[in-house]
Amino acid sequence: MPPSALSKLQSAVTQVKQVNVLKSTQVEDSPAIKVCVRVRPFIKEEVEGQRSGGECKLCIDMPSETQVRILNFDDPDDDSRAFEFDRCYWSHSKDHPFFATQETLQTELGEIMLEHAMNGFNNCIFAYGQTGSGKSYSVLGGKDEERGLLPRVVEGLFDHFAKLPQGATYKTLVAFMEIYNEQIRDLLAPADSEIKKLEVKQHPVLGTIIPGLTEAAVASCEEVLNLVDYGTQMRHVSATAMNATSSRSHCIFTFKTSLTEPDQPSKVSQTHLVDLAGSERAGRTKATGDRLKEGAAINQSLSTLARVISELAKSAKTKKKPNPPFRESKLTYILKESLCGNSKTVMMAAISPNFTDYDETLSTLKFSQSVKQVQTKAVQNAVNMSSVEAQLRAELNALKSQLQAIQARLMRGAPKLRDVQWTDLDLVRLWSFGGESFWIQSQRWLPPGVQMVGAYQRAVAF
Ligand SMILES: Nc1ncnc2c1ncn2[C@@H]1O[C@H](COP(=O)(O)OP(=O)(O)OP(=O)(O)O)[C@@H](O)[C@H]1O
Repeated sequence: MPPSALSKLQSAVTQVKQVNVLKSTQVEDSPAIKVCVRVRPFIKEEVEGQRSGGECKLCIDMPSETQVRILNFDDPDDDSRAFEFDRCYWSHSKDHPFFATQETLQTELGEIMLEHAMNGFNNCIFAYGQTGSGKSYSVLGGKDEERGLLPRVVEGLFDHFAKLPQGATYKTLVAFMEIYNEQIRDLLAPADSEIKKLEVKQHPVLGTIIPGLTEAAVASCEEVLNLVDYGTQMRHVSATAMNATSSRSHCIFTFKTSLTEPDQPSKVSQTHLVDLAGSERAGRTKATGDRLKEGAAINQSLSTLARVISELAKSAKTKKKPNPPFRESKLTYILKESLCGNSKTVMMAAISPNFTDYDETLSTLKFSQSVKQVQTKAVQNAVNMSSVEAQLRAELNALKSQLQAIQARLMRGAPKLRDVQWTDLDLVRLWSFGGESFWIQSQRWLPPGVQMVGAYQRAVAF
């Protein structure tokens, strides 16, 4: 088939697919990414001296709920290490006036994310910090009262659904993946299934997509939590000198909701909860072999994240169009929308309380400062189904006429096509793009002896 005709047909088919996508409405003012900091307690390994060379001394101070300082022991009045954030959580000791539990995080962050999701806004929360600083604890947590944001948000989601008025309908899809050594792994794939090579793609309308990633339709909190347990067991975790159960991958849990209440536009949203792998220095983790290779991949993607943030922060100041290197790592490519697009995003910076981690804490807090300057463009994804249906019908009719016009033009040029050398693949394309009636008509001008069925079999076998 002549390439120009083929590309027109392809673009017509693509357009038909695209009109099925629901467009966003109502743009919000560009909100900055919200940045929170959380300081964890001393852990057993620190107290017992197995981590950080056996020294244990508190070097963090939280003068208010929005300020954090790293103490300079040589000069207690030095204020140059003081930082201001949207919220600071003290989880180091219970006797502190700003002591924050897992429940506090749910009330202040989780509930707001749920409210956004119910109102059709995309959300993202990502936990950042050095290895062993408390990222997984904040996102996934432990049992009962130690449950982290993820299980609490999922519980809250189904609580919201249970309170919906009569006649309201909802759908939820969940996905769970990790990025390990720069490869995306589907954490919900059956354990014995063939490992699929997953790639991130940019769709002109859908934005970031990962074809082939499992998206499980779920109907209850219990179902989701079972999937999370399953996925967590599939994740790469190892012991390092800095953390007995160190996550060796970035892990992204996503839920998509679609909510329709009677006589109201439908609201669709996507929420990411991200537990990043720890930023680390090979020397301190005493990594060798596979651990060292993992560490290099983690550092490479985190340094790309830092460059993306620095570029976005710079452009927020200069108002120049940014050119961040999103494609240089899977992590930044997947989180592109959350970092500068349609999303309300929160960063949770996890820090260690110990003075032996001073350098890493300082670098986490400096990085967090730059994230604070980055703005996203959150948009309410509210859709009026009846007007969308009318719009889809009109667009479909327009595309049908375009297709007929292309077919007619091709028919007029048919005699010339007798001289074309048809490959099996051309014939299969002709079949799939032109449709059956077009194929039957085109038999008249194809060279004698061309057999569609044979061509199809050969192309597939090939
Ligand atoms: N707020 C907290 N309260 C009690 N324990 C905590 C808290 N935060 C972290 N911990 C404990 O500190 C240890 C390290 O935390 P965690 O595994 O969450 O670190 P991480 O930053 O995810 O590390 P990595 O990057 O290596 O995976 C764990 O034993 C965890 O239970």
